[in-house]
Amino acid sequence: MPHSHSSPSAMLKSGLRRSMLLFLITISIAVLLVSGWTMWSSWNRMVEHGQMDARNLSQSISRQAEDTFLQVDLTLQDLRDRVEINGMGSEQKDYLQTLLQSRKATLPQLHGLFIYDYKGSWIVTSDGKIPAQANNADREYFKFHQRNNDNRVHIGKVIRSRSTGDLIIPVSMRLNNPDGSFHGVVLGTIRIDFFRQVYGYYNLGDRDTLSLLLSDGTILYSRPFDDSVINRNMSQAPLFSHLLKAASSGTADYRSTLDGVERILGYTTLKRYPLVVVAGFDKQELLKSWFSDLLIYAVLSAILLMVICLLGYMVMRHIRLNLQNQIELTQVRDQLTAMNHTLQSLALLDGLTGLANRRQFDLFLQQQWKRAQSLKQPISLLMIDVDSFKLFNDNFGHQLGDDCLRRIAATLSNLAASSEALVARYGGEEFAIVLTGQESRSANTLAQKALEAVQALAISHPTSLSGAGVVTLSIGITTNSQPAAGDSYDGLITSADAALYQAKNQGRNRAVVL
Ligand SMILES: Nc1nc2c(ncn2[C@@H]2O[C@H](COP(=O)(O)OP(=O)(O)OP(=O)(O)O)[C@@H](O)[C@H]2O)c(=O)[nH]1
Repeated sequence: MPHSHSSPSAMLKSGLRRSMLLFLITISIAVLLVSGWTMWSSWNRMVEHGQMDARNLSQSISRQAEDTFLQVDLTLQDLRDRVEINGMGSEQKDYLQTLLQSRKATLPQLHGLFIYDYKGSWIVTSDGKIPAQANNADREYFKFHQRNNDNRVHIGKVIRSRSTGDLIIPVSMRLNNPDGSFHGVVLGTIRIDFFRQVYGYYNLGDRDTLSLLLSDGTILYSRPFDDSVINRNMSQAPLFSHLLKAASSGTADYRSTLDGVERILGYTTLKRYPLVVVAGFDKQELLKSWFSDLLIYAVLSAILLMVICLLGYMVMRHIRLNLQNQIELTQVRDQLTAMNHTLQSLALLDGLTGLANRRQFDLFLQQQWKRAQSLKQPISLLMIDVDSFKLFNDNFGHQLGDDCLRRIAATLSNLAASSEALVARYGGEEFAIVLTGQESRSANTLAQKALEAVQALAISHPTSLSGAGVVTLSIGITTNSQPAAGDSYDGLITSADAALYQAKNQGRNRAVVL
């Protein structure tokens, strides 16, 4: 129905739909925000844990590195003290060799122990072999001790052993003559393979790193990279360019210059030695494990969102159907009411004249009779009959007969309009007027007016037995000035009929009161 778009129900419907939609959008945004916030904070927690783990790991391997170098340091100190007391002449060589051999055997990190004289010549080695013409005066550590009268241990960059070809870290100490002049060097070499092995024990991801560096940024060993990164200088990396200048240990988060992988780093500087250890966790791997942890949560959130939307859709559908039903019911009700009105009027009105029909007349008379009884008021009835109407029909035909009845009906209706009266078509060419609350005089007056008004219509009727030449009425009047309780109104009708009969008999076109 076109008017339903602007009806209150339709407005209510669109209002409800809008509220429901707003509710759904709000809930969806809330679920997304809560999920987003939860995921974001869980990622931050994951990164924090990663940083803590990296730092703890770097501290743990720094202690291990410290122990590794301290053991070699103490061994070298002991050897230095013995050489400085007993010298390294040919009579000492056997003793020193045995000593070096047994010391090496106790320390798994050691590749070898060596003693060189002030010219760099090999004096004693832990494995007893001395290559012909061997001279280590060209080594960086030898030159260092030659130049620096310092009794502390020196840790050099990674070199390849001249005795075995292995990659080694040289740890060395200067030997002095009693006068303090340079006497030679005692050297302990640590196998890179030792760190490879130790760092291999840690259960780490493929791209997680563990690195040992000199504090000038030189890589000594770094897993999982191959040996080509050894001795590479990292002094330009943020760790050495500023982080280590600010604190001896900490965490950082940056992209490696070695392989471009972003890592969470934990770093620690060793207390006794110029060394730095770094543990790095692959951030992408962390992201993956965070994501797999959160996957179930994300799936559940998505399901929750879908369920909310589905429920919302169902509720909206329900509301729509409900309102649709209501609208349809209202329409049906309106139609029924309209039909009832039509039926009612059809049931109570006369189709030809539009006056009250016989049924309404009966109902009205019954009702007014009771009212008059209880209020002790007068009630009058006028029975009206068109004179010689059969002849009128015979002369002019039924259609004009109908017109005539309609005009008489309209005239009677106009006359009664001012008084509390009901004008009805009693049947055929007979009319009736019920008049309540008025004396019989009023009924007579009304009857006289009706006689005059219909005659004044001047509807030609030359054959009428009234002799008026026009259509006239005969009226029977009766009035019951105070109907007694228990009386029936049938008496009123009988009496009015009798009066009408008399009016006809007395020559028509008149009113008779009984
Ligand atoms: N045109 C028309 N005629 C009607 C209608 N209802 C009744 N009549 C006619 O009214 C006439 C009534 O005739 P009668 O009852 O013999 O009485 P009358 O001819 O009026 O004679 P009196 O009553 O004695 O004056 C009949 O011929 C009916 O056919 C109607 O609705 N239309």
